[in-house]
Amino acid sequence: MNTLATPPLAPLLVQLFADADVTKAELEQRFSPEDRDALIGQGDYRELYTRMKDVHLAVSKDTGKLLYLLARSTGARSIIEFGTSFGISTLHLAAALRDNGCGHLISTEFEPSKVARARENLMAANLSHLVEIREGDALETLAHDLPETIDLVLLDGAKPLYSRVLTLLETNLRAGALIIADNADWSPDYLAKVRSPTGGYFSVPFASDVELSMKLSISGQ
Ligand SMILES: C[S@@+](CC[C@H](N)C(=O)[O-])C[C@H]1O[C@@H](n2cnc3c(N)ncnc32)[C@H](O)[C@@H]1O
Repeated sequence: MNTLATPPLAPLLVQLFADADVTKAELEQRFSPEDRDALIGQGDYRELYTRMKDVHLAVSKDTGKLLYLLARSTGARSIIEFGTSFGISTLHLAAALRDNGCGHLISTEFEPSKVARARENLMAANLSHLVEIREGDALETLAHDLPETIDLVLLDGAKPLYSRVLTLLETNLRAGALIIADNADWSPDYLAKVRSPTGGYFSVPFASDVELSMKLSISGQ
């Protein structure tokens, strides 16, 4: 048995994904072309996400399982997440840390009401001791006090910032570290960076709109 498949986390995730389906359906009805532009970088993403503070915008169920699987199979102990929202992806990653024996996850979110909800969910799942949520803009919260070594990164915040956030973390990524970027098709400069043959990553598009990348060693292996 694993933490993901047992109470209290299993029933909590069923409830959270059901809630996420409801808020997603509501969002689709009021999502304008301007909102899409903001998401891909031609508008005010901060204003957009503030307007969407009641929407989960969560990873899919399969992507959640993929996060757990990748963190388990690599024995990750040190994880960074950009974009906490209500904590659905955070719960999957924290479950993997727990099942790996221990570890630390730093997640960041600029919407205070979402930070509060994510903390409640982590408490309910008995996983809060593994997670530090830094409230504020990732460009500031992830610019200091990072773990010496990072094993795994989830990028799931504002798409135009993926490349800049990865740059903040870059020197602390161990060779072989995994970077999972959700909805990466909305971040062309990020894709150019991780797919460049000389960029220091090995990268592949994976599942539905996920880019899975691995940090190479200095020698390029
Ligand atoms: C797609 S949602 C994250 C969903 C979450 N990973 C999950 O699966 O439940 C993106 C979140 O990132 C937050 N966000 C966007 N840009 C941010 C930034 N620059 N700094 C901190 N949080 C940000 C938004 O408020 C939003 O809650």
